Parts: sequence; structure tokens; C-alpha cells
Amino acid sequence: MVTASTLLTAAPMETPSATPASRSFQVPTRATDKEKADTLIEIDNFDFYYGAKQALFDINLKLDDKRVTAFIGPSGCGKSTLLRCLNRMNDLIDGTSVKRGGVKIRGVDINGRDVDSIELRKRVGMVFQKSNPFPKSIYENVIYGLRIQGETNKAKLDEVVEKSLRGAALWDEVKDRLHESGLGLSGGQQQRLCIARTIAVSPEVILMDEPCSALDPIATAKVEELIHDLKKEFTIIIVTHSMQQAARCSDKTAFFYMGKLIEYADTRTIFMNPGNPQTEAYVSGRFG
Ligand SMILES: Nc1ncnc2c1ncn2[C@@H]1O[C@H](COP(=O)(O)OP(=O)(O)OP(=O)(O)O)[C@@H](O)[C@H]1O
Repeated sequence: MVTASTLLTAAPMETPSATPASRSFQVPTRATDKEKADTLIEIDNFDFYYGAKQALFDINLKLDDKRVTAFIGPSGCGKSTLLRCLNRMNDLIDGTSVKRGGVKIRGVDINGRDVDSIELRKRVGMVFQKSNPFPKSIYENVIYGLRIQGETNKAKLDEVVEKSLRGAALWDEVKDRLHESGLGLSGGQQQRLCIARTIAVSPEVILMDEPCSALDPIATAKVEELIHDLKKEFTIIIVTHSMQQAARCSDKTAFFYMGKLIEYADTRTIFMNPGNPQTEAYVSGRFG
């Protein structure tokens, strides 16, 4: 059986061939205690519906700036729904509504009338479960957002391509083939290309919806290492089914069950000393 302490050991259970020594990070110790983070996103009394069906119930959550927060919980508990509420991706689904409460980013209600959802999504980028590079060159994939914004300065575009690919830990692997198709990359490289595309427009927040679920253990380890590096510059919220991944990558973890937030605390507490018996049962593999 998976135990909480197993999850917090240095050797990743699902990455046996990625040597722990090659990984530049460990499970967070007390980083959040040492250096208190500011709140970037505040979710208050938030109720969300798909048509008549309520999917989220009275969610209250403060997400830290420049930290990694993991959303965990059994299938259908509302993790992805809440993630998509943070950049209003759910607006694209007919019949969705926020019936009560709201989400503020730096104090601004993102569902306010004067907030443009396209602008919001530039600030709050998203990386999906399945990598989705466009059928274009690696270079064009990275600068896609800037092209849409009308940027034509070649020197600027070149600079963004290099910076974003370096930021996504992909530059060395692709610098000699920037004008080849992004579809020719491996699955793990494609996912990092999508991360490069996301960071090219300089978002503040990166939402990741099970970004490693289609990747092999080596590619997963690279993306996890990347997540650790990216939080120096970005606030990251990751939905994951892998408790090992949550334990390895995140500073704080929120556990959801049936549309409700059950417990939110620093990741070490959630895995080693959860306050709620449902959290304990879930992280120790007894349900879900
Ligand atoms: N487009 C949709 N239309 C109607 N109901 C939806 C839609 N998307 C999700 N739901 C419902 O909302 C609830 C929460 O789903 P959600 O996908 O957010 O859960 P999840 O925790 O991310 O699940 P999983 O881990 O399986 O991805 C579920 O009951 C689901 O059936």
C-alpha cells in the first residue's frame, strides 16, 4: 500500500529510471514557512454550475504567488473545473455559470464586466493534459501568441524564442531545428514546447491540467524539474492524479472531494499529517 511517508521519500516511485541524483529538487521542506509567500489568487465562497448541476460548492482558497499549488482528489471532484475557472476557460462551455462568490487575481474580480477573458488568458496561461503543438515549425509554435498580438520585429521574436525554449528546458535539444515541425518532437518535447509557447507571452500564472499524464517517466521527470524552475518566475497550479507528483512538485496542496475543498495546507502537512480523515484516506490510497 502507498503510505504518506512513501510519497515523501526522495526516490520517485513512478520514475524508477530517472535517477534521483539527476533531479535538482526534493520534496519541499519548509520553504513556505521560511519565506512567506504573498497571495496572488483569492477564491471566495465560490459556487460553480454546469447548467443546473452544481460542480463546485463554496470554495474558499488563497493561492500563493510564485509557488506551486497542487489540486488533488478523486475523479470528478472538480479539480479541472476549478482550474478552468481561474482563466475563465469554462466560459467556452455552454450553460456554465458562477452562481455565488468569485475569483480575484491581485484583488481584481476576474468575472467582472470590464475584464476581457482573452486578456485574462494571456496573464493566466494553460498547459493541457495532452500536448497540442500546432502543425507549424518549433519557432512558429513558440511565437504564436506574439504573432496574434501583431509582433513582427524579427530580433524581438528571435529573442523570445530562445528565452522561452530555454525557460522550458528545450533549447539545447531543438536549437538546430527551429524551423522543423513541432509535430516531429517526442511527446515530452512537445509538452515542453507547449510550455514554451505558454511562457512566451509572459503570463503571471501557469495552469497545468495533468501535464504529465501522457508522458513516460523520463519525460515526466523533466517536466517536474521544469516546474520547479518555473516557479521562480511564475505562479503554478497543477491538477494531478499522481500523489507522488503532488508531493514532489508542490509547495501547497488542496484536496477536493465531490466539488468541495476538504483540506488545504502545505504539501508536507497534507501527506504527513493531514487534518481531515478523508484527506488521510485519499493520500494513503484507501479510496479514490
Ligand atoms: N463540460 C461539462 N459539462 C457538464 N458537466 C461537467 C463538464 N465537465 C465536468 N463536468 C462535471 O463536473 C464535475 C467535476 O468534473 P471535473 O472534470 O472538474 O473533475 P476532476 O476532478 O477534474 O475529474 P478528473 O480527475 O476525472 O479529470 C463532474 O461531476 C463532471 O461530470
